[in-house]
Amino acid sequence: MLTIDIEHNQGSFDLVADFSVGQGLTVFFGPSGSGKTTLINLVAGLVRPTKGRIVFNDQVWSDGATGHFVPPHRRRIGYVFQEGRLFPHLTVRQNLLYGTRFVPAAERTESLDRVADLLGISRLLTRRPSGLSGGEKQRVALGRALMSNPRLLLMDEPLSALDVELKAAILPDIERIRDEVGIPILYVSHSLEEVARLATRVIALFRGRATAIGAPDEVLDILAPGAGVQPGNFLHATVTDQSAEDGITLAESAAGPLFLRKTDVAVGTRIRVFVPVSEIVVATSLPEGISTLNRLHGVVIGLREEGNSVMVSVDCGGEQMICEVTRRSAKSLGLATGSPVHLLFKTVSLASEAIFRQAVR
Ligand SMILES: Nc1ncnc2c1ncn2[C@@H]1O[C@H](COP(=O)(O)OP(=O)(O)OP(=O)(O)O)[C@@H](O)[C@H]1O
Repeated sequence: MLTIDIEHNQGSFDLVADFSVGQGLTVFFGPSGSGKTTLINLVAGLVRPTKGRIVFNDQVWSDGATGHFVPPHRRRIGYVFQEGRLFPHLTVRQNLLYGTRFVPAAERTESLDRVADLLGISRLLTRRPSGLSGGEKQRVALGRALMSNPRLLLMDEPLSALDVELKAAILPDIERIRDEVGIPILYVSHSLEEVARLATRVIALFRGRATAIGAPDEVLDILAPGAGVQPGNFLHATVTDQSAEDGITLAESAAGPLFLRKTDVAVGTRIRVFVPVSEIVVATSLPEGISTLNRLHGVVIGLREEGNSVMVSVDCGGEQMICEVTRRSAKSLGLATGSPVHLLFKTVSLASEAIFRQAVR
């Protein structure tokens, strides 16, 4: 458990944070300049907080009142930056082994073979960083962090320098680290897709304040208006079938069946799917002859005007969905609390790479 209760001042920027996080992957999410990297650096010990305490598993890392401060290399933290920052003159094997330098021999439980295997980099061990792709470099950086037997892993926008394909290839590695290595991960991102796919919990930062902490669905609901975040709904479901012929993954949610683009998620896996508000069509009767596969049935439980739009809350078998329609549509459909409605959204409008997959134990 990591407990942070600090105030930190740097120039004209003040950061105030007071929260605790445990196992799983915690995303620090917020706009540029909100203090995400500062917070990570405070945890890493690269920056000393002006006031307050940082405590990890009963070990005080930093205490402004007493001046007690554990230096970064004694915190046993793995740190992965935006660009790998590998040593160019060392091979991949040597870069990985470099991670072990502050770990006492008796405490080295991580083996090079296991880490290389986990990240699929065994065939790269004799290569030097200059001959690696961006994604491979990031995998080696992840491996080096793991080789330090970290008690906590910090990742500062580790995927932001990668293109879409490389990103998609490395996301499963991060999932495996989250689920198999079992150490808490603090992860900085402003990508909603990464939050949707990876986050166990989210801490929202805004102008140096941690404004919300919780599961992504709770936090992003609070954040959506005005935070530059695409508002949307998280639907929880279980994968029930894979149709190779139709190129579709089927899942069952409390709101009804979901049709997703074909993914590699195993049948039986619990998933969380992000459905952007802008992708949902509200209908009072089911239209005939249209291609839209996802058709949830629900009842309007609330309407809220927002500019020229009306945000419609719909209860679909216990899953609450928010949809956005124009004031004109809300009027012409006669939407009111209690109205039965159908919510339609296309399979192709759901980003399959942003689906959170719960670890199967
Ligand atoms: N060493 C420093 N001295 C003074 N101000 C700083 C220093 N480092 C960062 N800042 C300021 O602190 C604020 C928070 O910066 P930080 O890098 O933590 O934000 P961030 O949320 O990580 O942003 P981004 O997403 O752009 O990386 C910014 O206003 C930044 O200009």
